Amino acid sequence: MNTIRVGVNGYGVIGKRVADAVLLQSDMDLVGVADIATDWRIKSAANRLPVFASTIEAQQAMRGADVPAQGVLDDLLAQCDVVVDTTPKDVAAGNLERYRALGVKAVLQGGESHSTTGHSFVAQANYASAIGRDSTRVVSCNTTSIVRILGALDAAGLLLRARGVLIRRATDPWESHLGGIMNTMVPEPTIPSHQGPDAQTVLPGLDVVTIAAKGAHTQTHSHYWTLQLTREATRDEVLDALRAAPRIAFIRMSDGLVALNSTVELMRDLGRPRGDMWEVAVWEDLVTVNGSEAYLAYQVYNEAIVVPETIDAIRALTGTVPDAATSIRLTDESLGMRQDFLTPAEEPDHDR
Ligand SMILES: NC(=O)c1ccc[n+]([C@@H]2O[C@H](COP(=O)([O-])OP(=O)(O)OC[C@H]3O[C@@H](n4cnc5c(N)ncnc54)[C@H](O)[C@@H]3O)[C@@H](O)[C@H]2O)c1
Repeated sequence: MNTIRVGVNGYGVIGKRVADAVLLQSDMDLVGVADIATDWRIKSAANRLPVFASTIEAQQAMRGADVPAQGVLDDLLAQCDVVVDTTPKDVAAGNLERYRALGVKAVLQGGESHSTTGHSFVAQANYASAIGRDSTRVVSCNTTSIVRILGALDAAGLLLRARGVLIRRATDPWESHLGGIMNTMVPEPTIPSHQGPDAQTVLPGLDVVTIAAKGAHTQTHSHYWTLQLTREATRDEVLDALRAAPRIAFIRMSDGLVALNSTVELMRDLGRPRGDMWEVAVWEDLVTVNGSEAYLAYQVYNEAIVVPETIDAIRALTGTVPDAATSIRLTDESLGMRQDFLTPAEEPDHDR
């Protein structure tokens, strides 16, 4: 298998996690990371990774701040097969033509619109259609979770339509001194909120409506769904459909995992890097089926969930791994992803 040379442009919440995940892949090399920041965020990276300045202005600023930049973005791109652009919303869209001109494949993130790349990615749903493309967009954290969960039920032939309420975190923890709401809830100004239609960019057949609001906390997102099934089903059938899909883990209230912060603390106790949870955590004991209606709730660790999808998107664009299942397995094993956090971890079966 060829080694894929990867660069990361934008070393923020998502970029730093993607860079660390790339380092764990035996079929990828991390060439370096680029940013315009000159403070602790990039200084801490420069101690362990090759750092590049994303702009000429940033190069000068890095010199002034004693950040040992190895060059500018074009110097990084010249050494890359794929760039993962994890800059803030709309910046990546402006970079795409530059990547194309240099023949570097690009993975963008959910802040960009679907039309920017014309392809939106969730590995379990549409890995194959990304193979050989010059770019794709890994959908946002909320949308990724929706596609994983509804896609699992759809694949099992169980889902007719889905209506969901999404409670979003106010801001990311690292920047909560700068903004974020307090002591209120803020509904998104339209119904449907954008996440349902966004999920349809990956799974066009989904009958899904989402309503979203921002909550006054920084502890991940949570979603609450009412699902119309295609037929009367048992609770076990719904659980089996979720178990059959990748990147979904069960948590239980009966284990004391009764709130968003409990799961966040569990991830820290498990020694996860940055306390990350890459899986969607479904409350198993809340899954309820009544005839042909099902109800469930799950937690989305917004800072981490798109990281495994991004790793798979890199493989899909380069075509080095032709099938989704193999790429998902490689990624999930490298990160140590789980279907249940409280049972002993299974040893990877390398013959599979
Ligand atoms: N934060 C999340 O929970 C989350 C989840 C899923 C997807 N996303 C998406 O991922 C993308 C990145 O979001 P984030 O939360 O990591 O942002 P962030 O603000 O944490 O990080 C962005 C980084 O890009 C750098 N940057 C700004 N302008 C730049 C430029 N012109 N060139 C190079 N670097 C530049 C910033 O200094 C910062 O380090 C967005 O599309 C966002 O919608 C974010």
